[in-house]
Amino acid sequence: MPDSDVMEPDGAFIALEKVEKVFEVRKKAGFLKRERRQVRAVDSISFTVARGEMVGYIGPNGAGKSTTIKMLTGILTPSAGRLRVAGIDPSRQRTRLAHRIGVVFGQRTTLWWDLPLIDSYRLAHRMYRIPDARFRENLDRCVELLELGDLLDVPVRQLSLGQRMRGDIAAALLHDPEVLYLDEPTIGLDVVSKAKVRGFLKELNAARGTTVLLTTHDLQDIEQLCSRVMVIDHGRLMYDGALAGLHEAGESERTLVVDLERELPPIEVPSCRVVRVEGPRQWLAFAAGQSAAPLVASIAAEYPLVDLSVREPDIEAVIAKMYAGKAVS
Ligand SMILES: Nc1ncnc2c1ncn2[C@@H]1O[C@H](COP(=O)(O)OP(=O)(O)OP(=O)(O)O)[C@@H](O)[C@H]1O
Repeated sequence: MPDSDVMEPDGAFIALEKVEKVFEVRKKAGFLKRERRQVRAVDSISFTVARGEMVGYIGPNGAGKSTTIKMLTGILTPSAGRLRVAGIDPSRQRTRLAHRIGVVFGQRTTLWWDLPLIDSYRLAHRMYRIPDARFRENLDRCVELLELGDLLDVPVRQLSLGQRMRGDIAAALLHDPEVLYLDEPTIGLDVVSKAKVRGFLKELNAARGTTVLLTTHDLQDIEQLCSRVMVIDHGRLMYDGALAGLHEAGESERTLVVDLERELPPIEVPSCRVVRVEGPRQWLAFAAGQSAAPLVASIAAEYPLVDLSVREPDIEAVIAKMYAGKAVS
């Protein structure tokens, strides 16, 4: 049984306090000379995750995401700060923690390449000492929901990327982990496979309350799965909050698309600007935090309005803007 009573005082399941990771790297600086340099991969990061939360962890390449995940699993030891998962210090009690967490790295597999899929699961059964009935139950559930029935006897090397990914997710869940770290779980998958993986994760979180920390470059993963997102860049936390709030933090704009009865000069109403005109259709940009209602009212009062719609800002653009901004303290 998981010792769920071992928790941070504020009930946080994952807790990081001013966590840092500094790597020492040696760089060639001449014929024989080597220069020592420090890379601050994670720079004083603090956050907490409550049990059952599904949180997105995003950032550009080299931002420090994988380093954070490696510290959370105990593979790497922080250079400074305090880190706890289920009350456990991961680098000190890695084996004990291993029974409570599941990890999926999209770019690498934990499955045995030359063996049928089922053999990797049997190995996990013994390695984690999962009680027989529990193992059966979890395997049956994963096989059904991840559609692995026809694949169990197939050697892993013969599986497609999407099939292998589903196989990897099942392998990470057979021992009932309370938290699942996913590093790029949909990378390289086609639309159908992505939908299957996302659907499964949603179900897992809803039915079992599994805490999920999701690292991805696919923002649709975040939009469809996570109510909260953390943005990291240059090892620092730039944003931690609701996905919707990213728009405001990125000072982004929404667009009002207006269809008029006929072609007219650019609309002139306060607090917005026309960014495009095509025949009777005009595009007006306004601050994302501002309500569209007064804008619509004044356009309707002064112009022959036929139809309109509001477009949300492109999340990619919002995040790109954030990367160029400043970190949160
Ligand atoms: N073992 C290591 N030794 C030296 N530097 C490292 C090591 N691991 C990571 N780094 C450096 O730390 C920084 C953060 O790397 P990390 O892999 O955590 O980024 P990431 O956000 O996961 O990037 P990506 O999206 O490309 O996977 C990078 O500058 C990287 O070069």
